[in-house]
Amino acid sequence: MRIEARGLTRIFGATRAVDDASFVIERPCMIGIIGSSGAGKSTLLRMMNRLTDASAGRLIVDGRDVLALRGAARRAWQSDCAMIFQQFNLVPRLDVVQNVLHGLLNKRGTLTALFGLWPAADIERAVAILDRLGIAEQAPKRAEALSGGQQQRVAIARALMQDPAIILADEPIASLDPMNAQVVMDSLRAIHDEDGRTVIANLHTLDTARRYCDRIIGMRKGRIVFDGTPAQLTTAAARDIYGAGAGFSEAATSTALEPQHAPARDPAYAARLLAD
Ligand SMILES: Nc1ncnc2c1ncn2[C@@H]1O[C@H](COP(=O)(O)OP(=O)(O)OP(=O)(O)O)[C@@H](O)[C@H]1O
Repeated sequence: MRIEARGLTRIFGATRAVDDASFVIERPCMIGIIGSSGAGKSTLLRMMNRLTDASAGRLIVDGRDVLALRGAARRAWQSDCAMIFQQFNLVPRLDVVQNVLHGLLNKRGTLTALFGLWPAADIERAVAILDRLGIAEQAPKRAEALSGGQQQRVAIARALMQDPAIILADEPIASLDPMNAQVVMDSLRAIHDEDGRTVIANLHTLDTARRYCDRIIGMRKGRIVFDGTPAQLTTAAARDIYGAGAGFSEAATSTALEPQHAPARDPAYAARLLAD
């Protein structure tokens, strides 16, 4: 899948939340989007997923502009481009399996969900995905009874249920303690490594992006001001992204996660992914 953003722009009143963002993703990879609060990271992901309309620009995926899709075609794109959120967005009183099955709402319809009439094969798949994420034993529990890290894994399972080519993660670990944050980032990395899905994650901390991502996009005031490999992200480039002074230190944006999946730290792998 080739993804090309051309001049993506979103204006809210006097604010250019995203301003003329362009990039190309030639092949599956894991991308971290970094930048200060208000830089436009969420708006960029929400435009890609069609949760927010663009004011200008195009998003060309395999030759068609997905920003122009309407109705069923738009919903199909949203299935192919699953989104996970900082606050998990689960239905708290429903059990974990039902929440995961909700990933199929677009395909099976609301009546199926309302009456819990899911085909056995769907339920088996949901449990298998939970098992892969290490939380199958939580399947019968209400979502609200789970820890934050477990809830985020349920949200990832719901996304995987859609069998998406792309997973967009909007601050997936911002509400989690370091241990749970690591489990969630490891899961996202494994989904890229093992399934070949593209993962694009907005990340608050620079070191997480460095450790887990093949490519980093830096945003400042709506504009993309950096796009390269972790190795290319020098302290000067990071300072520019965060608009920080000479006293800027990477430790200030650190969460000190130790990933289980290491390929993101192989600079040759990252460079190959970016080569045309
Ligand atoms: N629905 C909206 N209405 C008005 N302004 C908005 C809206 N959504 C975002 N903005 C503005 O657009 C700018 C970019 O916001 P956005 O949430 O995309 O940034 P962000 O980098 O994701 O920040 P954070 O890390 O705090 O989530 C901000 O100035 C924000 O106030």
